[in-house]
Amino acid sequence: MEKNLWYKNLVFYEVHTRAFFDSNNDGIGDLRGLTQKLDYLKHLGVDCIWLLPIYPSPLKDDGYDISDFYNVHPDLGTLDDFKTLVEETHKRGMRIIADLVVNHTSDQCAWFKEAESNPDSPYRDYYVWSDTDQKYSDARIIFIDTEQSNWTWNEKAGKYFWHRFYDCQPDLNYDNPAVREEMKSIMRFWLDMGIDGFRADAVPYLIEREGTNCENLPETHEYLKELRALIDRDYPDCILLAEANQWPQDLRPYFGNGDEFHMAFRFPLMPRIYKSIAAGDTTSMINILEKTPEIPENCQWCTFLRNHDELTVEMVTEDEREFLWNFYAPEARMRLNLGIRRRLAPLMGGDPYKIELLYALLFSLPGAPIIYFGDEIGMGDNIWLNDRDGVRTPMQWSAAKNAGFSEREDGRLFLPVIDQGDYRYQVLNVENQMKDENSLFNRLRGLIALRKQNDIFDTQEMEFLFRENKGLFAILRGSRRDGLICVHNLTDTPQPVDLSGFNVRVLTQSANQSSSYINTEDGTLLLEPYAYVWFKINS
Ligand SMILES: OC[C@H]1O[C@H](O[C@H]2O[C@H](CO)[C@@H](O)[C@H](O)[C@H]2O)[C@H](O)[C@@H](O)[C@@H]1O
Ligand SMILES: [Ca+2]
Repeated sequence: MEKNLWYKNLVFYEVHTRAFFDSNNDGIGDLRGLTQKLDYLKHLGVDCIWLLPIYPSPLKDDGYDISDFYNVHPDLGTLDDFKTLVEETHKRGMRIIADLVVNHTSDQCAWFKEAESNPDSPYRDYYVWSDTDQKYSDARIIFIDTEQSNWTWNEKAGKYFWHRFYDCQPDLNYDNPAVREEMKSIMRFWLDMGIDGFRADAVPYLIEREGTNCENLPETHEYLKELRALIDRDYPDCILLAEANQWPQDLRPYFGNGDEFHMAFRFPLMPRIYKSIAAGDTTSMINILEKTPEIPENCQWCTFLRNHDELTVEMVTEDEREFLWNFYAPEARMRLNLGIRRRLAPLMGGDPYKIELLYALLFSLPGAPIIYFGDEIGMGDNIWLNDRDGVRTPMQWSAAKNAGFSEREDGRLFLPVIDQGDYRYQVLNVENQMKDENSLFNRLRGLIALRKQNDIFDTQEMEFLFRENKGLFAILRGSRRDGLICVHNLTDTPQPVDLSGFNVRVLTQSANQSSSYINTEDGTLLLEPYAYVWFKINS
């Protein structure tokens, strides 16, 4: 593989530094703590770490409200700690990317403070102001549970300012050349410290135009291409990963002609994986995969099951949303905005076979998979915490005090550990799972290793098999001569799989597949409920 296409078959890991490991026992995870745990990530098979925002922030949106783009939040450490983290990550042969919050700042950012109080300041035009709150009325509200409008009145300025997220997150004005340059300086600042790229936050919303929904505008793509040009020119081994929660036809343009983003999260697929396993019917998942246009050769999808936000059900039909809500969020508290604030394991009813099945399915698909911290051990959630905090509780390292996350004596952590129920840290923790060869952690680790041994996963090639059986998700990766067949049963009943046309051997299978015996009479495999088998075709 060409040097600068390293991202095509990586395993990513999303880390919330604040929640990962506390090195100085103040109850808050930090950069030094994360550095101490790099060997753990290496052992799991992680290739690239994505850091949630680590910048100074009043934390009204857990760091996505940045008050200083050129520093590290004092809770998390210093710029030197950051440099050490990058160096230590690289020493272990891993990569690291950071969050780039392009769309907005905090209202506590010095730029906004100056902008609101001084009409003559160059920072005034860093933001989007109006005398009325009626402009751009076709733009939807994203945080519908808290925001009534995308405009908020600012007393000091005597004007409304524009914000697509919380009213403490004023949008930057990308019609201003100074803002366009500022974001490039921010990129250079962090890239010069050796990081391998950015996950770019909320990219569809950069520019507003009357009469549009202010998403995915041509002017926005034009600017994003400028950011890519900067990378290609000065940091050619680095990547940009797009967070654009959009329908396939609107998501595809973020790759441009291979000249915009290197990668994009595969948002349209994710909720449909959950729908498929709930309904025991893979139709919606297969349909969306088929509907998604091809992507350029130098680009790659980033596939995922969960992340730090609510499980978004924005980009599904109303019927699909109702189905997902009824199935996965029966209690009102589980819903947030247009989403579900729960982690993977509770969504799967704590069933380790279903969790492993979904990972196998994810790993079988084209794209580089990403694991959300804690999901590799099946951590639980706490829906009673504020906003999305319930899926961001401290990492459960061991049965020791504070889940081994922090030695803070009085137990006052940035968020409480999960210490009740099936997911309590006393039972569910890294230490226990590392000792058990059949744990979710070790099963996942095995799958990751296997994926890395097979170059076929670098490609986009995929053919659906056995489509007449809607309970199966079966794909051929590579050629019928020497490729792989990955078969997953998303139903609660055994499913026959007719392999008579193929000469195959088992590569791996789920722990609940009692045998992978193929009947020699008719070439049929009986796939157990929620089981999977991956085969290698004998060439
Ligand atoms: O910085 C503001 C937010 O940006 C990302 O938001 C995305 O998540 C939203 C759901 O929480 C989703 O509805 C939206 O389409 C996305 O842009 C970021 O991941 C959030 O944590 C952050 O609040
Ligand atoms: Ca700390």
